[in-house]
Amino acid sequence: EYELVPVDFVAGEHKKPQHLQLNPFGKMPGFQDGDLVLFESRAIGKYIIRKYGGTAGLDLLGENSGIEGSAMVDLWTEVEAQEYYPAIAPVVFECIINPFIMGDAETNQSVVDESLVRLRGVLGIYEARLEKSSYLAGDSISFADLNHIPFTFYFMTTQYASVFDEYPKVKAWWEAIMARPAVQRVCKNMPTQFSVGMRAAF
Ligand SMILES: N[C@@H](CCC(=O)N[C@@H](CS)C(=O)NCC(=O)O)C(=O)O
Repeated sequence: EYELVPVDFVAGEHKKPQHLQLNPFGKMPGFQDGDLVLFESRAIGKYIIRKYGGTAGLDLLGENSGIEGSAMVDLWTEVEAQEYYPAIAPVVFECIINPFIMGDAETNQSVVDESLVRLRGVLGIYEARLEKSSYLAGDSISFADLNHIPFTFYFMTTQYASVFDEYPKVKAWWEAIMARPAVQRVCKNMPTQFSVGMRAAF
């Protein structure tokens, strides 16, 4: 059980003292569990798996596969943070987040084009990896795969979604992730229709 607390991004609530107590960098997200306060989404995710993930029957951090198994999860978790996210996020920011937050912000097409070149490079490496295993860290889903969900989900709502069609193994991997009932439950809470009118209600 958890409670999602909305933070009004458009009004800059993420820079105000109440949110800074959760995340001193004034960014989203912030997280609280009893007296424990965390920020950085991947650290939050790991904590939730370690504390509450034991009943799901999954080995998301690869800890049942020895040090080598955990190392593969760590490796692909780093790849997501250091290579994948910086390539895909600018497209999502330019096409969805900035226009939503700033109302009439124009898409900076050169940022999008440069990011798509970078993303294609990353996806080529993923394609080679996913020819060898069903998921990034091995043959079962892991924390590394799950970290790809938020930005890939939103990227797939942009006009550039077809980039993934160029990488059949990556496309199949993404579809397998999205087919999971737990992923569908989470994504149901992720709006895909953004409009200026919605900003007031967000
Ligand atoms: N590495 C951080 C990134 C946090 C981050 O950049 N959050 C963005 C939203 S996706 C944000 O709050 N940006 C507002 C700002 O930088 O002022 C994490 O994964 O939690």
